[in-house]
Amino acid sequence: MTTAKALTIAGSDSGGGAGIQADLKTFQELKVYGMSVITAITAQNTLGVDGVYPMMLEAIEKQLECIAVDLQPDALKTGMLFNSEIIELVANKMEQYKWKNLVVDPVMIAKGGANLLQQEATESMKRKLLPLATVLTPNIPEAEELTGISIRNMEERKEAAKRLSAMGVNYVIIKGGHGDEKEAVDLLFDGSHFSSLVAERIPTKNTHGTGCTFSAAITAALANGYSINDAFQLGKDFIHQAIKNDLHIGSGHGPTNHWAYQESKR
Ligand SMILES: Nc1ncnc2c1ncn2[C@@H]1O[C@H](COP(=O)(O)OP(=O)(O)OP(=O)(O)O)[C@@H](O)[C@H]1O
Ligand SMILES: Cc1ncc(COP(=O)(O)O)c(N)n1
Repeated sequence: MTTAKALTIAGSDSGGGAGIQADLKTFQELKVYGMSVITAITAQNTLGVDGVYPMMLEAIEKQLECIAVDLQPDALKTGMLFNSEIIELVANKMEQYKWKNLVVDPVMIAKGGANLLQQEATESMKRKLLPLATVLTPNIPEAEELTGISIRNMEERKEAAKRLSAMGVNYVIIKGGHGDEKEAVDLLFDGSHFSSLVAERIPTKNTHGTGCTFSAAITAALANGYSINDAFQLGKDFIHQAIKNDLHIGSGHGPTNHWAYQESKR
């Protein structure tokens, strides 16, 4: 029985709630062997981001090469990529290695407001990375930035999903955490049909790293051979338990509970 392997290509969150730390915790909880390529170091906690230090391109390239020669991922995700140079390096390496099952979480702004993607990098992400993505998981502000349309209702979410699909993404999931509905509604578009997953919106400020955790759970599911619909369901279930079972850590936007899903299965 082979062990599924998943790779996260993302930033480091010293606070442990988002970035590669959230991704590796999620992979582990879903019994997938997790590996990481660090794109940037951030000094952050639940109150916000105090420093962003992008890695040298050579350091990112070497990390990717070491994975490619020995540890082929069954699925992988991108999180914080920060600038065009890093996006283009990652996209070029993805094409060279022919890695499949890429989940792109288009991280742009941290919950506390810090920029995690330089404004000029949006075009590189659209042109170079989105065509390689199996799944794209924007939140509503990220979908607005990538499509240039404002999203105030479900119809506009559907229009944004169609436009993102037309950029070459196989499956688009527009997350509903930033929505104003009574429930947290996530919308999946497969290029022709829409489906959605709905859960109670939990009244909490402790949602640091929810998008990272959600996309990491989907990545782990794809690494384990799940269909996109089953991976979407697993991601939703995982993050819902993670938010619902609050750890009350830190005095700002606290992290989610990465072991809650497995505990809920017992
Ligand atoms: N308060 C909440 N209650 C229930 N589910 C939530 C809540 N907030 C977010 N979610 C769910 O969490 C997942 C991530 O969505 P969200 O919109 O928070 O992503 P995000 O903004 O990219 O997260 P982050 O930027 O913190 O990484 C989605 O499945 C969403 O429905
Ligand atoms: C390294 C890193 N990657 C992603 C996020 C987004 O998480 P959030 O939107 O919850 O701040 C973050 N804060 N830090």
